[in-house]
Amino acid sequence: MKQVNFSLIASDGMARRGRIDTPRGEINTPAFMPVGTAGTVKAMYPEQVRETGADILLGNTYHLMLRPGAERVAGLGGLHTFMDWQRPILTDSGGFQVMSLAKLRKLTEKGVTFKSHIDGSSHELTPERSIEIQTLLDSDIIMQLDECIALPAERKEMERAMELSLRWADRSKTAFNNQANRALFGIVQGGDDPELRARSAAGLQSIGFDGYSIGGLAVGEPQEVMFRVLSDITPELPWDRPRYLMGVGKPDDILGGIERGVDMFDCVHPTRAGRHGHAYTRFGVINLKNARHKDDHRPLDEASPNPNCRRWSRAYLHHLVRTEEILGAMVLSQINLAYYQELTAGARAAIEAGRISDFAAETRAAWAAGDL
Ligand SMILES: CO[C@@H]1O[C@H](CNc2nc3cc4c(=O)[nH]c(N)nc4cc3[nH]2)[C@H]2OC(C)(C)O[C@@H]12
Repeated sequence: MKQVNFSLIASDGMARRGRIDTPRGEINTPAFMPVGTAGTVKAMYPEQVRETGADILLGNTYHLMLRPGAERVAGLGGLHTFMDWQRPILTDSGGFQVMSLAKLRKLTEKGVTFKSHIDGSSHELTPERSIEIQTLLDSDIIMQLDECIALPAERKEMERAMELSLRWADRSKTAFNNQANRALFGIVQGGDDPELRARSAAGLQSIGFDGYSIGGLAVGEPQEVMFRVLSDITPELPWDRPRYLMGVGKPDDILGGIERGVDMFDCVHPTRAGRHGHAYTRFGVINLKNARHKDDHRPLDEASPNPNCRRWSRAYLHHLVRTEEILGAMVLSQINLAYYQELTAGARAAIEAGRISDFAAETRAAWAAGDL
């Protein structure tokens, strides 16, 4: 009996409010999933990540297979025990990071061999090995191995990578062996070509997956290209399975993705931007590195539900950023992750109330009016 199940609670246009029940707890969608690349959401205690409202976080197969190693994590009780996060974890299959981070890599029908960016050691990633690694990590939602190519690309290149990814989808599904306690997602490829995307979506559905990721985006294309691909593809995906847009994004990318039928998002942006002094608020993003803040005694946002937005002056946050104090990275990571959860929680409530378009308009108006 499958122990990971998606329920659609409400919809408003293409936008959906759902819930994924898993053995380690529920995931309310639309969901933003903080990225815990090497088994930690940088600068955050796991309980702080939970307090921001996150139901699920991401672990990164590529990083963890290199260091400390999948078998080692399994020997230590799996990733949840290792990092002491007892709620759901989603892991990527590793292919994307191999192509974007590894040195020297060779792609064949069998899989991809590459040299570690850490110590140059050689590794092979195949659909079968990727499923094995994610199972060793004891991940709750795992990904097929696929080939993600950057945009813009030639159509024949997009077709080749999409067809390889479909063959790897089939091998991933076989290797997954219908494990009941975790979910396996297929990944839609096809670049920015609607016909290739439709073929990928149809091919994945004929294999059958617990959820459908939309890959091959947030790879340098303009936002309108991403939105067009989303508008084309979500109607082709089953309504009773989650859709996960990989690697996205900034708040306006996420809001646009929700309006186009996406249920799950992940991105390094809120934590990475926090470490670089950028704070996300209801009024848009504020660069606290800027000297204009050095005498500003106002809090970041005195009406925010997040105490960290009310507690300190902008001058102090500016000081922490300028001096590269560790507390700066901690506070701004928490502020940004909490804002992303505020945004998705607001969207869930708006969809339930049938007012997602009003919510989107109000949210965009506040971003535009920002008196930052
Ligand atoms: C905009 O931030 C940079 O871009 C990456 C996020 N954009 C992204 N698009 C993705 C596509 C896929 C895919 O097609 N397949 C699989 N399996 N996983 C994927 C993961 C993805 N993530 C971040 O990743 C790094 C940290 C490399 O830079 C960030």
